[in-house]
Amino acid sequence: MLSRLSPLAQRTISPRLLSNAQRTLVNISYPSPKIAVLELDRPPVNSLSLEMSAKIVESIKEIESNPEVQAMVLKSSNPKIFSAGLDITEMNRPTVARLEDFWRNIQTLFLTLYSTRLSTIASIDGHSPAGGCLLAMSCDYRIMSATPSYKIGLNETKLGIAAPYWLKDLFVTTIGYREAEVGLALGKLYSPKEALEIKLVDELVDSPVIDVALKRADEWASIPEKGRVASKVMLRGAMIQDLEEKREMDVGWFRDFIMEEGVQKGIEGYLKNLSKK
Ligand SMILES: CCCCCC/C=C\CC(=O)SCCNC(=O)CCNC(=O)[C@H](O)C(C)(C)COP(=O)(O)OP(=O)(O)OC[C@H]1O[C@@H](n2cnc3c(N)ncnc32)[C@H](O)[C@@H]1OP(=O)(O)O
Repeated sequence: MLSRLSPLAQRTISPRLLSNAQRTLVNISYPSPKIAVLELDRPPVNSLSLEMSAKIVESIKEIESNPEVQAMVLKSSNPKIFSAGLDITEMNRPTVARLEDFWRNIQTLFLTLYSTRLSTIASIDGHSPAGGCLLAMSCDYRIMSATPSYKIGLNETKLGIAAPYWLKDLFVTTIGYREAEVGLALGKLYSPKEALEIKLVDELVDSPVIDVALKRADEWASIPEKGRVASKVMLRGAMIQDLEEKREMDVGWFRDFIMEEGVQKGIEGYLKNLSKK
């Protein structure tokens, strides 16, 4: 019944999304004065809608505003999904205005997380495809559960879309040119073991990932802030400045790509298959 309605109407009245409207979408806690935990909490799969990405940005800024806090752990409230990436319904027959706004929020999310003065530790206890992998790669350190069925990577081509140039750059920076070239073309999703081999993640753990993530956060938080942030700026500054300068060009590219009829059909088919499973 719901599937007969336009995507916009579905977003407006879906009971699940209605209950999401009442949620905070993210939860912040402080296990110690120097450490914050930002928990993604948008059932069923922590997908990144416009509102979700705006909320994450607002939360990072809130955490940053306390000068005592040095490290932030990014985790999920879902026991088997870190984040399913962008909310695909945002790209399914959208209005141009909403789509452009959505993309500006995704850019801001990347820029905020990638450039924060905080040390950021991704606690990846579950699947982390596409935009989920973007969130993880934007952090300073990635710890993933060793559970073999979990997958992480950039699978955009499988949806008939391409990663934007800055996400491609981030992927190349993280895992190297050749691996990124193959991974992007095939839309490859890696097992945790494969992800560790190519350094997409830094560490695998069997125990609850959050326990190790909090230990690593302690270590990162003990490094004096000035030097740590200066080295982060040296390494990340160029990529941040580049996107800052090209934001509107990138919005135009995204809009034109997504609004193409062939791409819309591909997204529609992908969504139908997801729901059929
Ligand atoms: C110009 C192009 C620019 C491109 C921008 C590039 C950057 C990023 C691109 C993206 O992030 S696109 C999103 C890519 N993500 C995926 O392909 C993941 C799809 N999801 C899954 O594979 C699975 O859902 C899962 C994460 C492995 C979890 O599996 P599980 O069996 O636990 O849950 P499901 O039954 O599959 O899903 C539950 C429910 O959620 C809906 N859903 C899943 N993922 C998304 C999503 N990304 N966006 C919106 N909705 C999603 C799914 O359809 C189910 O809905 P219902 O059937 O219950 O209504």
